[in-house]
Amino acid sequence: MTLAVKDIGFCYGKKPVLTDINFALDAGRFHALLGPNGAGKSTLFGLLTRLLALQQGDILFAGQSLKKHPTEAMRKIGVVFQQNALDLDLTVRQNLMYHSALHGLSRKQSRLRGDQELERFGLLGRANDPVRALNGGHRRRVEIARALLHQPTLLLLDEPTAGLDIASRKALNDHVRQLCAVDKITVLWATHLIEEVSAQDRVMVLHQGRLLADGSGQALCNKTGTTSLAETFELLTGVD
Ligand SMILES: Nc1ncnc2c1ncn2[C@@H]1O[C@H](COP(=O)(O)OP(=O)(O)OP(=O)(O)O)[C@@H](O)[C@H]1O
Repeated sequence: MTLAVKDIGFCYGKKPVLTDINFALDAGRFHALLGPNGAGKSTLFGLLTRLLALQQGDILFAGQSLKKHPTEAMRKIGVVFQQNALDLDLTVRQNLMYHSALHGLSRKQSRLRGDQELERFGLLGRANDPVRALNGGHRRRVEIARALLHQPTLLLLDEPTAGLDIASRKALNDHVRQLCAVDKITVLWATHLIEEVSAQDRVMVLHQGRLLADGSGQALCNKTGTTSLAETFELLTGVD
């Protein structure tokens, strides 16, 4: 078992933005949290990462309440937020080493883990370059590498391809799918872009704060009698 969300509800002031959200992720699978702008994806991520305080319901990680055992749970979770958060003037390696140090790794371990992740993302050759010299797609790869330094079993990504061109978006999506396939990392990928989702993924459609559908992409098409996920999404949300 990985992450389970139970009866989550959330309001900003009096405005409800999440209502009755329930799901449990499958270990080692790619999950797409698919929803148009304003659906509530970032708010849900805020709750999963404890940036926002739970108002209603609970979040369980490996069966334990995030409210009661936050430290252990957060150790197993890696996060990539929507906004780029690397220091542009530090080198790629310095960014990673600083983050490893925050996780309590020694200098030697930090360098080792950073280089292992950079190699995985094809960026070891850029380790000594300032982040400013990298293109947007490579910066996002470094952010994912950074999120993996402490070897989490669950990776949360909130619209990680925002601002990237089509080729970079696809490359990043492919890289993260590799993490699932090879390393069995559980992934929750929030997006409003249907082309980032495949029929084999578990797809959770969020619209106006409610989970409208949850199942494999193929199963959702079958259930709604459509021939593509794009059609399913349009049918469910009215957004094309
Ligand atoms: N701090 C806030 N205060 C008040 N309302 C907010 C706040 N943050 C988000 N909202 C509102 O909550 C709703 C959900 O926003 P949220 O950012 O979670 O959606 P999203 O699916 O991540 O959309 P996007 O892809 O545009 O970021 C929206 O109507 C948004 O305007």
